[in-house]
Amino acid sequence: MTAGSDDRTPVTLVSGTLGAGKTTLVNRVLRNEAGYEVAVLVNDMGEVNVDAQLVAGDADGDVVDLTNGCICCRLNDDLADEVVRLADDREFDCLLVEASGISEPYPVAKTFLEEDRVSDRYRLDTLVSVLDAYGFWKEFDPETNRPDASDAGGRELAQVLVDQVEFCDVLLLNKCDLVPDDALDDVEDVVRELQPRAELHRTTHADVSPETVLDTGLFDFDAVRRSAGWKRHLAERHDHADGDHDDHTGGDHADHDHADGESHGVSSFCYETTRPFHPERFDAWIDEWPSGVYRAKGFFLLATRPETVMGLNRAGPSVTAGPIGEWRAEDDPATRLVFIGTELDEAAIREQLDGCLLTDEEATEETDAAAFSDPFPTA
Ligand SMILES: Nc1nc2c(ncn2[C@@H]2O[C@H](COP(=O)(O)OP(=O)(O)OP(=O)(O)O)[C@@H](O)[C@H]2O)c(=O)[nH]1
Repeated sequence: MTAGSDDRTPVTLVSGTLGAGKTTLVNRVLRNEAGYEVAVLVNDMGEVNVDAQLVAGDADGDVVDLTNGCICCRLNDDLADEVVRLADDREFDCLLVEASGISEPYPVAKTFLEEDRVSDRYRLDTLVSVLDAYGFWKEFDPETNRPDASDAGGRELAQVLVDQVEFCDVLLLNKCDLVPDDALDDVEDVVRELQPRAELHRTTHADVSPETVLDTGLFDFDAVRRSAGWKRHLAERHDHADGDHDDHTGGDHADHDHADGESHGVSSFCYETTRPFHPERFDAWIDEWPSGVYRAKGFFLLATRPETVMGLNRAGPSVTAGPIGEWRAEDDPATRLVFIGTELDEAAIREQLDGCLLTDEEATEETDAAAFSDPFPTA
């Protein structure tokens, strides 16, 4: 391993805004481990961790998921338990942790640095931040040199984004295919102001080699300690040390202890059903799209394609919906869609989606799937 005689397992922490391309990066690394045996821990804030299901190596038991919360807040203790259990149970060369899109990197890193039972086994090696260059380009407000954020949830998310950029060793400027070159130069200039030290790569579908993010030896705790973000984080911890919120991290991070299903002003819910969607009604609903939903992802059943796993993936302004595989005999076919946003009207969205399902009449056995026209793409 890179760090001299240190035989602890190197850890790569992948952060990045919602939909920036973290799962894409994790899948890329798992598909080409370049001789490394990699274990993956995936955190998602929805009650169903569709990210874990979307990560390639799941079938081999490579992937551990931490669900329904954000590892920087309510799942911090679980993170420590899980990584210790992993190290006791399995042999692997590197641990890759995919944080949820709303996780602050500092508290997650702190678990690896300061919890003895964790730091005995692991060494924080590389902090990777995946930045959605397209979203950044669209949202950035050059007047304030901060991402545009007019509401409270937006401000919190904007701070998380700045933290993710400031606190990294490797920065992937991802989704470059969606941004013109001159605008990319502007984005890179701004990012460089926030983050002069990190290795920066312009990527499309996170196309870097595993060596770029695994066992690099790039993490530099002294540089981190000097950073404004780390100091602010410590100051916040101090402010809340005798806090009125009794969160399980012992006062740390108390302002981010959340009401059920809400983190950093962002809420989520999962829509689940075994009744298939009517293709035209669901397609029209995707075109309309409810306000307040920033991120949506998961699988759905379509009346016309009972054998097919249909995927929905929406990140900011871009959406894809189409076939991603076939249901296997051991699967439990169902629609599982996670919605994430700052002002979600969950009841209204559930009602709209219910209205897109086949009615009892449409679902009768006599109904022939071929009777529906299907505007979704094939393969
Ligand atoms: N055009 C384009 N799309 C991309 C690129 N990278 C990822 N995507 C797509 O963006 C969507 C979100 O990618 P993910 O890898 O799931 O993003 P994520 O950061 O894991 O998302 P969360 O875990 O929900 O925060 C998917 O539909 C990807 O296929 C890219 O470079 N260009």
